[in-house]
Amino acid sequence: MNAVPLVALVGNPNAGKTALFNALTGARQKVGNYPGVTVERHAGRMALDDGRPIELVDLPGTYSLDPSSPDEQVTRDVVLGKQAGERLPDALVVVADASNLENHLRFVLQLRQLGRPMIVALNMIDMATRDGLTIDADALSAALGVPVVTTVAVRKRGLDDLRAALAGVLLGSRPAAPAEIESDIRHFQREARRIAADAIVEQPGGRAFTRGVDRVVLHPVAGPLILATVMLVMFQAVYAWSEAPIGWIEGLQGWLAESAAAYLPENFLRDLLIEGIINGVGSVVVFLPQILILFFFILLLEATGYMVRAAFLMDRLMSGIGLSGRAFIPLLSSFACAIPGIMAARSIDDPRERLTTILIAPLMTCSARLPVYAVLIGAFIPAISVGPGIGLQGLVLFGLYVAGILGAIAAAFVLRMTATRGKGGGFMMELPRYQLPSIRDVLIGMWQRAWLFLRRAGTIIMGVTVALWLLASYPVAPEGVKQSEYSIAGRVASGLEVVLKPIGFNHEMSLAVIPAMAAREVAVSALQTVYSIDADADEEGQALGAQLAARWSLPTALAFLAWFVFAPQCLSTIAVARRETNGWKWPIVMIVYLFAAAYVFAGITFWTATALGL
Ligand SMILES: Nc1nc2c(ncn2[C@@H]2O[C@H](COP(=O)(O)OP(=O)(O)OP(=O)(O)O)[C@@H](O)[C@H]2O)c(=O)[nH]1
Ligand SMILES: [Mg+2]
Repeated sequence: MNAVPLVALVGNPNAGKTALFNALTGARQKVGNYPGVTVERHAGRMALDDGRPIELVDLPGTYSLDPSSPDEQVTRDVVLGKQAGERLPDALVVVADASNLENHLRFVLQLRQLGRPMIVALNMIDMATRDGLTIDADALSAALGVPVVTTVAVRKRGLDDLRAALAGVLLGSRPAAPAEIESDIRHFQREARRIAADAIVEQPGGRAFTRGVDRVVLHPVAGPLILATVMLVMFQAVYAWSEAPIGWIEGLQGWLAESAAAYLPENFLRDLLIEGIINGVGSVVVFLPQILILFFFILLLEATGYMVRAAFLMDRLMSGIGLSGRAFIPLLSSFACAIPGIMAARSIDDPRERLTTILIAPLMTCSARLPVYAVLIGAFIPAISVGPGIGLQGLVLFGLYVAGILGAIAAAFVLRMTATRGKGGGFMMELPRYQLPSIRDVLIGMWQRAWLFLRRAGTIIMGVTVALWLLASYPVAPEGVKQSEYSIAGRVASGLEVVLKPIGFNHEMSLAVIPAMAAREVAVSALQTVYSIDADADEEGQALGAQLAARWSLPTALAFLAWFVFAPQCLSTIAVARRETNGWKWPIVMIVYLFAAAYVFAGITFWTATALGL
């Protein structure tokens, strides 16, 4: 064999394929305790014990070779060698959850019919043991006619055996292809039950813990209360825990700006460095602690298995608007960023429901909005307590998230009545066992988010901010004229201001929303940059929040917040929506309805707040 052998990881959702992939290749693909984490193929390199390289592909989980959703289609095509530009895998590693053997065996049996070299990785054997389940792997191997290796992917256990077994099957032993091809799912069901019963040596009640917890967490009254409490705690923590680290970053930023001012000669570069980069980009980076706290919670929810329960609780509510709880997970991941959220919609089988989910995903409050919200809340909402442990700032932040969700519900409702009319699918999702989150995984997840955010700050946010600084600094205004109005950027903003003035936007806001199309956070750095450029000597170095509080009225600030709840201020999201819907039609629908909603709601907010005399 010349080419590097290709091995594919397949199996039911949430079996631990990606965990195994990461353990074998050293990759850091996303792992989570809910079905549908992986929605596209990922390839990596691993080596057998004799050093021979292998190309390993991780695939989306699927229950059978009859795909019902776009992500499952990928798996089927790769396994059957029908994927364009990809070889037929030389061997399959079928990952099965040992504590859910009967269900997972069905797919193993269907795959065995292909007559391809394969091994079964009986994963999560630790969980099976915890449940008091004992499985005879040799008996299972004999019954299936393929090698069976027990593994604990998250603890890297069983990998040596797996590599040895893989070396064996790659050398040529393959399962005897059955005489007749079965396609009746009930046949697999019966076979799976029989083989599982033979292989399981001991099986007590099992899953007692998970069932006990679920009795409370899924309770019709207690369940939603718990969910609301979890969310509230999360938003309180974003404020309560971030104060000190934000102070450190601000301290560092101030020190950098002062040092640059003290040591660099007064020229163009010094202004660019201080006003554009240190203050501009710094005004965004300051929010790193809050973003990390938010992700800490999201990662915990994903890893423990609570996420799917939340989806389950939301299902009834969502079916009212023609979506199932299935859509909840892509929507929840959109809290991080709409891009993975829109991609996660691949796990939804009903095409109309999937499209609806894609179209409303940008309404979920992504982490790029957090800096915008946080700076305005910090400037305009007093940090007072409104109840035991409940601060007003956290409550307002929670309210903005809720506003996005309500907007999404309304949009889904309208879409399901019109453009994507149709019946919603039912909620069919396995409830995974509760797991203790691995601290390492949570830390890696947070590190990845931090890195992603800082990279964004150092590239796109910095690039756009510097470009804006240039456009806002030139041509130099004559004495007595405001630089931010005289400059190129200022003149463009004046044009836009005509449209935005009725909803309470001022000149700086009009100036900030254009570059913020590249990335929402730029709205913050743009405002900071404009104020730095215009600053009098006594305002120089003032924090952005203080400047906003001094210059904007409360209705104006609220209108800006309302705008950011709805406005599709993100080119990458639009690009991904185009890719996922294969055309421009739906992204354009998305842009139009979101901008219209942003305009209308910012206007309503402004006029209501003004009428109330705020
Ligand atoms: N206790 C235990 N947990 C595991 C093991 N392998 C994976 N997990 C956990 O099981 C969950 C699912 O793991 P993933 O690797 O994301 O599963 P997957 O098969 O890739 O799932 P999809 O991508 O959704 O198809 C995660 O919470 C993992 O941490 C294991 O051997 N033991
Ligand atoms: Mg996966």
